[in-house]
Amino acid sequence: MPAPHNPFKSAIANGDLQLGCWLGLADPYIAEISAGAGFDWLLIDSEHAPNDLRSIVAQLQVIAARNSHAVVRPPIGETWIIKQLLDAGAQSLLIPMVESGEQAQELVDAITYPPHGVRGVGSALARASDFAAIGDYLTTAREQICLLAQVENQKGIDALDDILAVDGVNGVFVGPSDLAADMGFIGKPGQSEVQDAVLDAVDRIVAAGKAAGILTLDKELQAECFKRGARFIATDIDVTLFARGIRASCAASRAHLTNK
Ligand SMILES: O=C(O)C(=O)C[C@H](O)[C@@H](O)CO
Repeated sequence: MPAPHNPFKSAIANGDLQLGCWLGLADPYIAEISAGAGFDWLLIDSEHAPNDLRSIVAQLQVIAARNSHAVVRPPIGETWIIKQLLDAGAQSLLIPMVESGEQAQELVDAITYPPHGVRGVGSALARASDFAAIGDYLTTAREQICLLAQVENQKGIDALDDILAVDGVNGVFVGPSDLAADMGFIGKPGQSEVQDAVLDAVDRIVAAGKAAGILTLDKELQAECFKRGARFIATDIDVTLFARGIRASCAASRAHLTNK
């Protein structure tokens, strides 16, 4: 029996839109609710959210039971973290701060078993192999792993062609927030210079035949990126949805009861 099919990897390779939501509340309840909301993919963030391996596993488990696909972002693209996430059952990884072709190749090596890569062999213990129930996991897993590189500073933009040239990088995600900061516009991802850089990167990623992705709440930027061929587009953040919603609801209730 082979490793589970990765529908997200297939979809972005086919140029099908994959609509995503960022999960930063780091809770399986939120992951379960979000997985039933209709998103094609959910980003479990352990770079900017208080996720650890156990909380990531709990979210992987609930998402697996729904018709959505989990993409996991580690805090950094180090081999040992990637090994743990893959064994935990993550099949799609979004690696932050990729700045060179060499770094991208190291990431490909980290998701690949020897002799062509350096991923440690632990499938006998791993959720990824259904705890060794998937007999052909070791020889079929690599094909179902989706590696997404994040380009989100000037170094990454300058090295984008080298990153795109690395076989095994399935897609490149452009990070507007960090790119804005590195361009000198911290907190202003909507700055025209940043938007131009983002859209130019999307054009280059698409032209290279790789999947382009982004997270933005800006509806116009979402539409422009989709128009230019971006296909894994995260349009919502659970933290933002909840925080804005609960604050607005509280204010409305207080106004309603006190006529203010
Ligand atoms: O740089 C970006 O934009 C991203 O990588 C997404 C952010 O990390 C996310 O936390 C939203 O601001």
